[in-house]
Amino acid sequence: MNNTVIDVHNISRVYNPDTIPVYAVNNVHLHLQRGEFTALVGPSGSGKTTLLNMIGGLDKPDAGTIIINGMNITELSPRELVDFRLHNIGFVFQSYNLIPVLTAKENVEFIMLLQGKSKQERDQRVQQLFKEIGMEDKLNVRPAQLSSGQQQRVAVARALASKPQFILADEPTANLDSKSAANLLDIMALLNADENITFLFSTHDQRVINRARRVITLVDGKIASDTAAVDISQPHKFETV
Ligand SMILES: Nc1ncnc2c1ncn2[C@@H]1O[C@H](COP(=O)(O)OP(=O)(O)OP(=O)(O)O)[C@@H](O)[C@H]1O
Repeated sequence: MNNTVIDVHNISRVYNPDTIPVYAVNNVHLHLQRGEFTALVGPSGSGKTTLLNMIGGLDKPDAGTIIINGMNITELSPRELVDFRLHNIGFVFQSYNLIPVLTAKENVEFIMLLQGKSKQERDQRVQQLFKEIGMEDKLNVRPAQLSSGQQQRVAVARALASKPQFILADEPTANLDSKSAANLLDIMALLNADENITFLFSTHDQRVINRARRVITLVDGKIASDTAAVDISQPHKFETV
């Protein structure tokens, strides 16, 4: 069985090509296998967000191809991409991006509604996810009544609601205190182990980097190093902190 989930072939993204070109991502080649728990690191401006956005189908490369689970997403129309993202990719952003007028449960349920899932399926998945993020008592609370760490946990549950192939997380702990950041990493690792979800997350936080099984370093839009500590194809298991 082919376990490659993300297959990136020589992609580049150049901003301002006609004035002062910025090679945000420069000829990057990358494979991620199912079950990986991988950190994308590098100095500010090294191209982490640009790369994540292209892998997530939010932006298109100027050159190269991105194959997700056997599908060449660089050939999809904008409409096909929306549908592909909905069924295959979960996103977690630095700023949570929860919908303020919806409850925590409704925020998580929303994407399943778009997917046309039945009420029974939605309820089951919501119960399971809120148990996994340790927030079964916060189902009907709005984001404003939750701490930053709790909001980000809901954002992770929302990203997982549709049972995506993988989760892309852009600086998921950037706005969290160290206890909440550690807690979020515990939850992401638990979900990685329990559901074999592949995680690729960008970070500047050394404590988060220490928890990754593989660390890919970008410098000036190129991969400067790619180190795997252990067998990256196995679900992540480590002591909680
Ligand atoms: N929309 C844009 N237009 C022009 N240049 C851009 C645009 N977005 C990003 N860039 C440039 O592309 C390069 C890579 O930016 P990117 O945001 O991907 O880096 P990053 O590693 O995620 O940075 P940070 O860690 O600060 O979030 C930078 O030089 C940035 O200034």
